[in-house]
Amino acid sequence: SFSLSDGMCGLEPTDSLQCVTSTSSKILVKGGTVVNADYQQNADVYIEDGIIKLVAPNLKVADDVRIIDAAGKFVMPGGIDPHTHLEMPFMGTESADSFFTGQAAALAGGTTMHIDFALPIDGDLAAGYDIWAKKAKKSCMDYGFHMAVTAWNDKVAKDMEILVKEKGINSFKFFLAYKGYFMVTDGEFLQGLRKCKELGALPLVHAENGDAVAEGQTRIFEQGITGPEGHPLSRPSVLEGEATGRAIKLAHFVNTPLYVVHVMSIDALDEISRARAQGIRVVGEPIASGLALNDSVHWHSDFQAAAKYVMSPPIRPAGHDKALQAALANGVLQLVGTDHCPFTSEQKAAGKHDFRKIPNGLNGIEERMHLVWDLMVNSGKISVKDYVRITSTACAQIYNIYPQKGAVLPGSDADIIILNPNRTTTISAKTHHTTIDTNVYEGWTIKGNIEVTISQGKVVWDNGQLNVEKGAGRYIPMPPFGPLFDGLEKLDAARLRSYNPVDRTIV
Ligand SMILES: C[C@@H](CNC(N)=O)C(=O)O
Ligand SMILES: [Zn+2]
Ligand SMILES: [Zn+2]
Ligand SMILES: [Zn+2]
Repeated sequence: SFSLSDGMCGLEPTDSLQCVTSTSSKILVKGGTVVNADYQQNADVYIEDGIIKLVAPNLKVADDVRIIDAAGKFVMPGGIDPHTHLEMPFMGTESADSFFTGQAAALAGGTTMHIDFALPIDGDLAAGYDIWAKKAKKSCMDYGFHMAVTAWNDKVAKDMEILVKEKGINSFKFFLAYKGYFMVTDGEFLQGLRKCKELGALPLVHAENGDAVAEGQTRIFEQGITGPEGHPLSRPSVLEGEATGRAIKLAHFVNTPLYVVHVMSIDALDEISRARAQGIRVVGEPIASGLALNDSVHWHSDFQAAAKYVMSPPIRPAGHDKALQAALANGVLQLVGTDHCPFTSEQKAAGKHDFRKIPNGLNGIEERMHLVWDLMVNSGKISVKDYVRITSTACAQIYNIYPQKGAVLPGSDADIIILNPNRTTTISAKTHHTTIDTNVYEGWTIKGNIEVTISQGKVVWDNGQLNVEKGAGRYIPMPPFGPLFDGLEKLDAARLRSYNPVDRTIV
């Protein structure tokens, strides 16, 4: 307990300094600018047993506390990545990062929690959950699961109920693309939406028209375009816009909120913007690659150099990236993911003579926090508080784990990053921790460097040194939403609430 009357540090209770008695090795992050989504202050952060205990100026601590000097730096909630695929079996192979390697890379890049997509095994959700739980045993970082729904029957409905009520899952992803793999029909999607509403779970959608994509792929390939450039040509943004609009309308018909994953285009963004203007509850998640890159990369003469960018929906022509950044700045889009689903050059070579066989997916889990800082804060588009909101707090609120996650507040998990705005970061496959030989952000230099990452109250990244422990990662159950989906309501309320520095509560 913390009291000013303990006399341990010889300070009178009236002193402006706060005194903390400490009996074991703890951490004090000193002298930084602490930034939450709705409040910024110069303060110290005291951490004990993995939990943030105090956020206040001028804390004095006993001498067995580790002090980290954060003067001139930003002290923020660790990033939360809402969209990853570790160890994911896909297109005849498996994404190259394990739960351990992908999470180590994330910690090195300032992300301290991710939500991975558990996939059903032959349509069996319960079996899929068990497989993912096993994969995650090697975790070194906290994580949650979404569950994908790739078919519909009574067992799927039953399993969804069990996963929500007993396994800490509160979101389900429906693919309107990947015909013959994951794609569900509109009828199945409707059933899923209705079940999500009944359970208080958030439906997520991969919005591309899968029938049209299949037709486009055949047509482009048969015209003799077999290289990576065939990928974006075969699934233009109009197909993403069509499916996004359709998904929003079906969710509105069921009257349930909808979360659109990897929003990659103006076409999709316009559908989301129009729906939100009508008061329909839609969340839009752009990802690092859609914000940072344009589709010229697919025309690179070297197959490997082009194939590393192949993901779905495709990276779009220049202009879409800027529109996505603007929408993120003005609140039409709410948070940033990565869709981290990396494949090595060898794996990508499966599509050497047929772009339809290039495993879809690219890296991002390690780069997101630096890229968003560069694209959105350094450019002046958003404030540091907004940066915290879109990289961490909004995700925690949408998935109903705020303020355990997504805040530097007394009582929150001690997942914290220290960013030095005056140091640069250069991204390269030569230095990254992701286990693939390429990096889609190769050579990108950013003004700003996340020097320290604290996860579960331990320093796991310290100026270039990773110090992670396999098995230390925890599964974070995500509770279902009340009938009003209060998780989404909190998102807006948080922008209005003020932080009371005196008794350190959010009023
Ligand atoms: C299959 C998975 C990752 N791959 C991708 N987005 O290209 C997804 O569609 O989100
Ligand atoms: Zn004292
Ligand atoms: Zn997807
Ligand atoms: Zn994905």
